[in-house]
Parts: sequence; C-alpha cells; structure tokens
Amino acid sequence: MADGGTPLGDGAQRQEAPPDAFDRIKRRMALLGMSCGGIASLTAAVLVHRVGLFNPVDARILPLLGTTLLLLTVALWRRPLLLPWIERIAWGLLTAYLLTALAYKTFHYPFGSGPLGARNFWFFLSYLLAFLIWSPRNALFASLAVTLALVILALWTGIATGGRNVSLLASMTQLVAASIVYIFTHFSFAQLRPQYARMRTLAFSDPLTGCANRRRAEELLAHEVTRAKRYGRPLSVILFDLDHFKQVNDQHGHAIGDAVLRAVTHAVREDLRTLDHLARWGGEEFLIIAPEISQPRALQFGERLRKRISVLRVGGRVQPTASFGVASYRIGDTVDNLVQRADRAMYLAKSLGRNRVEQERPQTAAQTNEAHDEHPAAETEDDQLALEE
Ligand SMILES: Nc1nc2c(ncn2[C@@H]2O[C@H](COP(=O)(O)OP(=O)(O)OP(=O)(O)O)[C@@H](O)[C@H]2O)c(=O)[nH]1
Repeated sequence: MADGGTPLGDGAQRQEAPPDAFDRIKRRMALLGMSCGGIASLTAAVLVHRVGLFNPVDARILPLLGTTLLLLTVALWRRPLLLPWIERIAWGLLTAYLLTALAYKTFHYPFGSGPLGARNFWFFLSYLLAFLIWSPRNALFASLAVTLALVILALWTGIATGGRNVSLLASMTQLVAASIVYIFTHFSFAQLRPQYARMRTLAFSDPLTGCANRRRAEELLAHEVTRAKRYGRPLSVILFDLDHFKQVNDQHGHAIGDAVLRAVTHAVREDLRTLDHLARWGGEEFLIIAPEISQPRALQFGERLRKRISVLRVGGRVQPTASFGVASYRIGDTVDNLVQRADRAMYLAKSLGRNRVEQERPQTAAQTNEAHDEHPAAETEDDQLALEE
C-alpha cells in the first residue's frame, strides 16, 4: 500500500519524508559523520603524541573518542534500529570531550594560555546534533545546559585571573554569545519546520480524500516521465472516472457522494505498490502513476482495481463503478500526450458501456477523440456502435 498512512497522499507523503525515511537519512549522516569523526580524532591523537600541539587532555581523550566513534559506526551499520541510542551517545561523547578539554585549559592554564583554539568551533556541532536528535524544546534545554557550562568556565577564568587574561576571556565571551545566537536561531527554524510541513501538505494534497492533488500529480508525472525517458524504464498511467456520479449526488446527496470518493480512494490505495502514486485529477476523476509497469500489466492492474471498486457498498445503498483508461510511456512522449492517451482510453471505456478498462485503440482514437469532445460519454448502444464502426 503506497499512501494509506498519512493524510498527505502518496506523492506529498514522500515529499514530507515519513519517519522511517527521515531515519534512513539520519542514519546515513550518522555513519558518515561518526566514521569521519573517529578517523579525525585518532589522527589528532597521533599528532598530539608526535608534535605535542594539543591540550594535554587530548592525549588521553582523543584515542578513546576516536575508537568509540568507530565502534559506534560499526554498531549502527550492523543494527540500524540502535540509531536513537547511538546518536545520543555520540552527542554525549562529543560534548563531554569539548567541555573537558576547555575546562582543563581554564583550570590549568588560566594565565598561561592565549585565546580559545579552533577546537571550540565544534561546540556548534554539538548544538546542531541536539536539534537533530531531540524535540526543539529538549534540544534547547540540552544546548543551553552546555552554554551554561561555558558561562561557568568563563566566570571561573575571570575570577581566577582577576580579569587579567583578556584574550582568553574575550574569546570565551565570544563563544558564549555566538552559542546563544546559534541555539536560538536553530530553535526558531526547528519550530518553523512543522508549519512548513503543514503548508506543503495543504498545497499538495486533496483535503477530501487525502491523496495527492493535481498540482502534485503533474510534478510527480513530470519526474517519472523524465526517469522513463532517461533510463528507458516502463511507465504507465491509469486514469479512472466514477460512473454516473452526478446521479449518486442527485439521488443520495452530496455527503454520500463525498463518502463514495473517500471509499474509492481507500479501496484503491489498498492495491497500490510503494512505487505508485494516486492523485485526485479532477472532481470524480483519479490518476494512478505506475512506474516500472508496461501496458499489459497496467491493464491487469486496472482490471483488479475496477473489480475492487465495483464490490464496494457505500452507505448501504450506493454501489459505485468506474471506467478506466490505461496508457504506457512511448519514446518521445510528454506528460501531456501520455495523459491524453489515458484520457482517450477512459472515454472509450465510458462509451463502450462504463465499468471497464480500456487502452487506446489506434483505429478508434480519432473517433474516441470526437466522442470525448462532443459527447463526453456516449450513453446508448447506438453510440457504441457508432464508435465501433
Ligand atoms: N459529492 C461530490 N461530488 C462531486 C465532487 N466533485 C465533483 N462532483 C460531482 O461529480 C459529478 C460529475 O458528473 P458528470 O461529469 O456529469 O459525470 P457522471 O455523472 O459521473 O457521468 P459519467 O462520467 O459520464 O459516467 C458532478 O455532479 C459534480 O458535482 C465532490 O468533491 N464531491
């Protein structure tokens, strides 16, 4: 089932990246970040021993940090589900290392050292990670706790030196001020994110059925057509329209009409693959974009969906049916002519009696076009015969 899970519809849902997709991205980032961090820490540890460039505390902590980060990388690679724990441990290790190294410098060399070294830029990574790991509120608390520790260290330096190590004090004050600005900027963006996601949902989904709307469908289709063209992959579209839907509204009321639209959407979703997209194309007209499916399979797929809709009962009284038109990508197709072929096939299905699945028939294409333009749906057997002649 492709898009049953969210009110966003299939296409839009993928844009908003459901939690598991977001976790996959986070896992990739964590694997890359921790392996680079591990290697960088071990390299720095070697330099400490060889050149003696770093704060002496580095000599003890860096090998531990580097080894643990590499072990966490392996653990995450083998067990993806450990991500929430591993990212918290990585944040804790990084933050503890940075604070310990800074505390060592301020406690042991309050007079003997100049401004803060470049290592302290990494505090900003700690804040960034906090906002990736926790909710905005919790990340704000965690990051402010780290900044409070920086403030305490700055005060300590000021008191211990009687304010005489100006360069160290100035750089610590800068670090605290920059941390506060950075944390609140992140906090504001983190709060905007859900609103942005909601706006996307509204812009790209159909409020009645929850599936993607036409604007989103056109975007998705353009993407799939480009993919089919570039990689020579099959692509089909299935356009279906509910039969005599006006009668449903007229006889049972608009509310039942709406319930039919929702029931049909729900039933169709049950049969979609993860790759497929379902969109509301117009009033009672829907479009399915089915990548990796050629025409014969798309016809079978349409037939399965047709049967599924025809066994529905809505409100105990309404038994909807739908007419389906199937078209598959051909070299040189554009979005427009692919949909036009599906549309012609759908009108052929209407004119041949409804509740059926059709593909475009070359010999009747011109006639079906005419029928579409002049008589949106041929109603009688005479109409059918006229089209078939
Ligand atoms: N309840 C409801 N009705 C809708 C909605 N959107 C469109 N419709 C109705 O769908 C009906 C479409 O009617 P027609 O275009 O005449 O088509 P039809 O009656 O289905 O006939 P055929 O397509 O030829 O089988 C109209 O009465 C529209 O008002 C909607 O969101 N809710």
